[in-house]
Amino acid sequence: MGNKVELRTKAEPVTAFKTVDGKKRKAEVLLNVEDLSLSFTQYTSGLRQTELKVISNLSIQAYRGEILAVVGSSGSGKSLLAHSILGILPSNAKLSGKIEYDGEELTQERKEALRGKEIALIPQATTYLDPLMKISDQVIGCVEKKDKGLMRKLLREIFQRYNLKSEVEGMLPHELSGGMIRRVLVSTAVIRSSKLIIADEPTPGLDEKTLNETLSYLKDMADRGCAVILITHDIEAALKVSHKIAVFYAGTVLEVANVEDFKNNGENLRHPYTRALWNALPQNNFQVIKGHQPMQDEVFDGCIFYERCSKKKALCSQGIPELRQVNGGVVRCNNVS
Ligand SMILES: Nc1ncnc2c1ncn2[C@@H]1O[C@H](COP(=O)(O)OP(=O)(O)OP(=O)(O)O)[C@@H](O)[C@H]1O
Ligand code: NI
Repeated sequence: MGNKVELRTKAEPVTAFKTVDGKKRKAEVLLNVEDLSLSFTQYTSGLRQTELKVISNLSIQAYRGEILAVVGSSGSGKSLLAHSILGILPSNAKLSGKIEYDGEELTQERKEALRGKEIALIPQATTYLDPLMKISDQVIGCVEKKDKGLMRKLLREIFQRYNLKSEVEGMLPHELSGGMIRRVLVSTAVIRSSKLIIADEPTPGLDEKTLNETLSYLKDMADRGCAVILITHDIEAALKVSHKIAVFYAGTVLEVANVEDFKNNGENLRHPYTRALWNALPQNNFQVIKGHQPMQDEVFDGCIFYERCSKKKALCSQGIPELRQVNGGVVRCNNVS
């Protein structure tokens, strides 16, 4: 991007207060992503190298005991954020900025050590499991021989909780339905005491009952103290269970709003894009705004939402607005105070 603008959020508090059962409790940050940028090195004709920037100065926090929904149009960088946290980016990816987990920097080594254990992915594709390995072995993972018996007992208890019959333990993935596989993946996170759960589009194409069931598992994990990141296109689903909603646009965050801000006509929402998403929902008469998010190679010096914004001022074409804290949320917009 052109102008070099200071984009960091002001020193974020490590803790915030939330009200649980009428009492104020501390919600601790488990994951802190600050000023994350990601680009891919691409080779064009004549071995010319170009950098394709896909995430720019992105900052979010995931709190223990909370669900943070990440919404935004296709290509806005949601999955790449997940892959950056999990350390599964391709080799031509260049990552900069800060990712802290549990108060310490999340280095590539730490990502690899925690992946599938403390940090769990619940992916969209049900092909995530090994097709040739028995479910029970996959869920339990590598454990010492002496601990096997105990783990099997634990597995049985957890499977029961998620309505998976004991026969499932001996089955192969292709014998399970999509819903069962999702429950197996949730069980895996539970048995391995995962603390950060990243669910990437866990609900598309699900009927109402299965959708609610999947959401309730995520809520269950948050109630147990996990920090859950729910990546989804389905804002209505996100609003059912999430505490906060981060709105992504063209590789950055435009707003992180509390779920309560989505009440009524969305008058408490801060960013014009978040309001536009809200107005596009069925209950708000599908009022869609024109245009599309800028492509990665469209360079513009101003606010990335400039083209589509109904509130833009001259100032908005000069420099990217800072991400600021406003009324309990954060927003990247010049017109909000
Ligand atoms: N390996 C790659 N090389 C180059 N560009 C990539 C690569 N992987 C992803 N991208 C681009 O980065 C952008 C963000 O991709 P990402 O998968 O994070 O989007 P998303 O928000 O998860 O979208 P969706 O909602 O469709 O899943 C997209 O434009 C995508 O084309
Ligand atoms: Ni995605």
